Amino acid sequence: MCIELHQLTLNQGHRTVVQPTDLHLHRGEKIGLIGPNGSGKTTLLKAIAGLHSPASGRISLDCHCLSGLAPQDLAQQMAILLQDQPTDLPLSVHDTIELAAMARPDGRAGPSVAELLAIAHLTPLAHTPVSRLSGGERQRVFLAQALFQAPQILLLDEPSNHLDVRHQWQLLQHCHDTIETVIASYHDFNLAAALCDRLILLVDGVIQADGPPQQVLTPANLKRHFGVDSERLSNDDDAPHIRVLGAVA
Ligand SMILES: Nc1ncnc2c1ncn2[C@@H]1O[C@H](COP(=O)(O)OP(=O)(O)OP(=O)(O)O)[C@@H](O)[C@H]1O
Repeated sequence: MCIELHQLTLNQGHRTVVQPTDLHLHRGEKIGLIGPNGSGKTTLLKAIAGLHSPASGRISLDCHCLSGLAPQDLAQQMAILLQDQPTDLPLSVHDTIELAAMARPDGRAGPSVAELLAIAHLTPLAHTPVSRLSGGERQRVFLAQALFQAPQILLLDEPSNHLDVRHQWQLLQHCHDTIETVIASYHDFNLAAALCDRLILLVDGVIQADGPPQQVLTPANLKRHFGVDSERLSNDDDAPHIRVLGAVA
């Protein structure tokens, strides 16, 4: 499986927010999308999920043009966790997770609702309406729902939102360990470096860097594109640890 972007251009209203982009995303990769606010990460993730139509260019999945795939066929391959989840769902935690059964291909092995409730530490809340949960608890429900879909490709838009530090590391590590291909946007450089083998730095809709974390998370890139001074606390080739010293004066 391979996702290919061919001269993909994405608009929001009349404004182009992702400039013509070519990109190959391969089976098995754990990809982190990083970039300042408004750089186009959400728009790009939604386009890959078939939720945002290209202004021009195209996206293909295993050589099939995404726009030609039926929504249910797409849902059988990928799940997406969006930033804005409904807060007023009249469903219980258990039933919200189970909703994803509709998108899970018949016969595909995957975790049970009970297993996911345990993994996300939601078992005591199984029968609580989602509308009565805290922001972090709700985020765990929708992560569990995406995992229940048992997708080959998992798209996550700022999945660490609202999660306490334990759940950021434990649940996101679980996603990266159990799903074949993960493409996720992150604002936390160290989480992205630890979880991903490839980082794509998007700035004003243009890819400015693409490679292993140690190549992308350089003090020069962080200064130029995020406006912060930083230093590396370790030179671990797999997962550089970044200390942000402050905003550039
Ligand atoms: N519904 C919309 N209508 C008009 N413009 C929009 C809409 N959604 C997003 N935009 C604009 O598109 C640009 C890209 O937004 P996008 O949400 O993709 O960025 P992002 O990198 O995910 O940002 P963040 O890190 O803040 O979540 C921004 O300038 C934003 O203001």
